[in-house]
Amino acid sequence: MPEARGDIREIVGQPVFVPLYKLFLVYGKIFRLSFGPKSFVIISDPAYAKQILLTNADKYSKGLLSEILDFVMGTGLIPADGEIWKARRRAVVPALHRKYVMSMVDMFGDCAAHGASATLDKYAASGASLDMENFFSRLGLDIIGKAVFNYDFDSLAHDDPVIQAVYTLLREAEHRSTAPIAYWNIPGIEFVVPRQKRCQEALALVNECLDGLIDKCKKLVEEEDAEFGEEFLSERDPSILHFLVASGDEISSKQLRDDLMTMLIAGHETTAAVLTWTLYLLAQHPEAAAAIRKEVDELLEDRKPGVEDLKALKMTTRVINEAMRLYPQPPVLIRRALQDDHFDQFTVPAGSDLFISVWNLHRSPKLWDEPDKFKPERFGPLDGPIPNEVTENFAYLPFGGGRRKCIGDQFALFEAVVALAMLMRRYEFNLDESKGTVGMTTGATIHTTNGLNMFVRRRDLSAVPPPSTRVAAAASAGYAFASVVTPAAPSVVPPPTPAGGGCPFHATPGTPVPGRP
Ligand code: HEM
Repeated sequence: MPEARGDIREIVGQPVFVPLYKLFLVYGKIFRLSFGPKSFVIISDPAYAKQILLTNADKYSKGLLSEILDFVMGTGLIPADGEIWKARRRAVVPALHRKYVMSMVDMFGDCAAHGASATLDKYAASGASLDMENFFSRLGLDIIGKAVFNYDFDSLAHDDPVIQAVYTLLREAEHRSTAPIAYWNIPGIEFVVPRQKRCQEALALVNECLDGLIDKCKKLVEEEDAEFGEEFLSERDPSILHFLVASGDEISSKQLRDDLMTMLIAGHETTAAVLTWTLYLLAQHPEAAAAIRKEVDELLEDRKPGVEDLKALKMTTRVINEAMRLYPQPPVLIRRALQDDHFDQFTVPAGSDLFISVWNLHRSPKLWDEPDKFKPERFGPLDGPIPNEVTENFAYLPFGGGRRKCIGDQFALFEAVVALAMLMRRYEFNLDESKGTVGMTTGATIHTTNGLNMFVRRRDLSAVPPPSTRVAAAASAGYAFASVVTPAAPSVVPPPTPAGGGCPFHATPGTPVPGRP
């Protein structure tokens, strides 16, 4: 197998997937990269990725990832392997069934509307630029908090110790995922290194909050059992936690906590990063931004997208699909070989750590025409299927593939489509170049280096042409609309969600939203 001699200085200080891309162009679709005693096999080929994720999936574990995430996710779905993973996957997947996700679409719209009134309108009025990466991170946290345990962080309007603790844990998980040594295994480190101490305190706070929510939910389910017998889909608490508690599985509170923490982390920063990079791309491609606005103006005007609108928001969806190609979250998938495996003439021995570089697959000049260019039309007619690992034969892995594929893919795509459609309808976004380049850094997802600072302006909707003339304009916009649907419901601006937030077990008065978390 080709051996790439890595100079650690080339990797330190830049997002790891960037040097891996340069090495891929030199060494090809499979190569070994060694740093001192550490060695990784880098995979950048769709057939090999399919073999690891699908056909030979039982020969691989999460390896390094489980070790890194153990402190925060325990035996949650992402780090779990073997029988525990099988049992939890069987239990958790039904909680994200399409029907259930559909019932959340309204909540996505409420959260986006609340973000608009709590934050964007204020920045639009003041004329100051806003870090949209921070905004999307908070929007993602509010949405996932409600979906997973019916808890209103309301991080868009205020801050509290639990929100800060969640961010401390996220940053620690990301730091560990890029650290050259497993410093967290050094005995007693949490007593001497201040960051480790803060991490332990944050973990204790979030765990206590989650335990409180689990207890509250269990009590509610008992009451409902008394009231409704076998019925476990609750109008009082439509969360994933309620589904898991009420579905009657014998499950320990520790396992439930690991599941919740996994979904909180997996479903938060990923979607936030997708929206961040989508908006970044749209700022540089005004023609695509205009095409989304035409679609939204025609279909929704000022109402929240409903379930029935999702299929029709084709251009909005396609732009997000293309943004996920250019900025995959996470950019690298990690596996460990449990047995020897063979890739053409090369053998990967048991015990090897593998990185499937999704970044390389998504930007491979062998797989994509002008791979670095933003071209939403590359996936074919808007009426065609939504691209995924199957339609693109593992050259496109926005949500992974095979049996460890993301369980929140539909949830996340609907969330991103609803949020983007609503924001593009109401606002124009322009980069604040005085804040420097956006830049990329990596943790579990791709972050900006300096924030996505943007000027936010309310759109002048009086200038939007009436529907009849818009259809003709859309046809000449460069992006073809497959169909233009007339709004079925009257235009209604949703009322902002009342401010809530603060863990009920650690309630503190709200404080204004600060800068980057
Ligand atoms: C745009 C947003 C999202 C992206 C890009 C994304 C991406 C991914 C990817 C690539 C994987 C596969 C990881 C691997 O093979 O190693 C994954 C797994 C997973 N995702 Fe997501 N995800 C997103 C949103 C969500 C949401 C909203 C949830 C939960 C509500 C979620 C829960 C999970 C879980 C539990 C797994 C592990 C599944 C398993 O191993 O069985 N994700 N995600």
